[in-house]
Amino acid sequence: MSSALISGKEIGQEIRNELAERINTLKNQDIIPGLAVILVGNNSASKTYVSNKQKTCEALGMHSRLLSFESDLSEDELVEAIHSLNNDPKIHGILVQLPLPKQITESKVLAAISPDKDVDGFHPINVGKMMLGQETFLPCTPYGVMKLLEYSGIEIAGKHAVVIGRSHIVGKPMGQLLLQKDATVTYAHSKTPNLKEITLQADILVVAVGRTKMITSDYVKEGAVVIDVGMNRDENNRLCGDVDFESVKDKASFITPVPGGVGPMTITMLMANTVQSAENELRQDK
Ligand SMILES: Nc1nc2c(c(=O)[nH]1)N[C@@H](CN(C=O)c1ccc(C(=O)N[C@@H](CCC(=O)O)C(=O)O)cc1)CN2
Repeated sequence: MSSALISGKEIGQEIRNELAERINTLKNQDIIPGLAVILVGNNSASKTYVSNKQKTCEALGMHSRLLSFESDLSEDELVEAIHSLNNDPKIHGILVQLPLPKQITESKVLAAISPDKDVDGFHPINVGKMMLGQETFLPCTPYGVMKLLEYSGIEIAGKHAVVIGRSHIVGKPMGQLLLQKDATVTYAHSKTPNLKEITLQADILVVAVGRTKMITSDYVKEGAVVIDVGMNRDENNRLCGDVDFESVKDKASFITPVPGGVGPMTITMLMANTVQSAENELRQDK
């Protein structure tokens, strides 16, 4: 079987076109959605992601602000910067680029962001709402995966979804979102024995382990949908995922590439959450 490619580049563009219309409607009511991105330190991948977020904001006609700090910034200074953004009427979304330097406790910083501006969906209140299936900002990567499945016409209800990975920002919310769409969900992770036995049962396999090309065709059931959230560098420093694309592509029914699959959706859904936040503010003002 040869698989259909799920392009995050194309689906992301389609969603951004829809967002452009919502942004225009907001502008007609004198609201420009504004995103503040906080970068601490010099991590080169983080710098690239932050710059791409700013470029995407600009392309959509949104307001973007970058707060860039040296890596020795204290936790208190960071929290103070967040408090000031919480009170800034031009800013509808606040994002702290992860990972943070070691002296800063991630959970403390994320909890300082106002839940109303938490466009990453990482605040404990928003995580709780997501778990309860209430309306809230969804974490951008799993939200993007759900959109890839939806726009590709892939049925979720009644399917067995296996999520490999249990991080707070991808694995855990990913399983929840699939469960809310009536999939039967199994979580697997680095301590799961007999991983292959489990992945071979998956109709939908989402891989977020951070290990280069770990999932080869012998882990995949014929006709499965394979979503690769991994972002690694191979021995030639080329970007690649957790899935061995060349071996899996002839077995899967649908597959995401790396690059060009899940990655571009992360930024698109961040824009969607920021636009949603601006619309929420408008609703509250009425
Ligand atoms: N506060 C957050 N920090 C981090 C998040 C997040 O969602 N919120 N996710 C990742 C990094 N990330 C966004 O921040 C991100 C990663 C990758 C991509 C992407 O578009 N990847 C491209 C390839 C890009 C390249 O060439 O390097 C692709 O897959 O096609 C976007 C966003 C950790 N931190």
